[in-house]
Amino acid sequence: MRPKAADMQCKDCVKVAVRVRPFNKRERDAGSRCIISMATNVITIQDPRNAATRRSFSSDYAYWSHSGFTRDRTGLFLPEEEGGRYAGQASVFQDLGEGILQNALQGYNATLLAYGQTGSGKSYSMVGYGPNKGLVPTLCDRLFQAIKGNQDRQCQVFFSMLEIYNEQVVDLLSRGSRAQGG
Ligand SMILES: Nc1ncnc2c1ncn2[C@@H]1O[C@H](COP(=O)(O)OP(=O)(O)OP(=O)(O)O)[C@@H](O)[C@H]1O
Repeated sequence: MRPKAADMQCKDCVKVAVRVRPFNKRERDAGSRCIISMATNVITIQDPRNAATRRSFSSDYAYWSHSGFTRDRTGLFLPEEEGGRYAGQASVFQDLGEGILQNALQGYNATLLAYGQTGSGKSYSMVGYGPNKGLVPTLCDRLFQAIKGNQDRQCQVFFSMLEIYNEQVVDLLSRGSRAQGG
């Protein structure tokens, strides 16, 4: 049965999300100051040399993962306090992954695109590290669980994962095609 557009999870079907990661060691050692602030989905960048210069923009989702977190014994990042503003992998999945999953189960194609400079947190959000599983493995787990739980239906899954680095396209699922760096 062909899926109908009206059955899709969202009307405009393109969602843009911004995530602010914690400082890395180099940034902490340099005594860096965070120049980003967020109020719901409005993100403001403040020029640290000029208090009067700030730029604001909005996106569909804005995730504050810069501070307000703790790690449990397994290494899982959690909000420091219940209801805290820190956005962990689960809340990102809830907003961005869940709709893709439901659409995929109805036969719709979906694309997840991460954009940002080196070290900005693309791999963390897409794939994750250790117990902090990112969007792709969580989506795959849930997709294959759902397929397993519905044996009446025959499903075919097509999946590709590409990286564009220095204007070169790398197939991340092909052994030996890994680009240098990135
Ligand atoms: N939301 C986050 N919470 C905690 N740590 C994070 C988060 N996002 C990124 N990090 C940490 O920041 C570092 C850089 O992140 P990551 O490797 O995802 O960057 P990247 O954009 O994929 O970099 P590259 O383009 O060089 O591959 C990693 O050590 C990662 O664990």
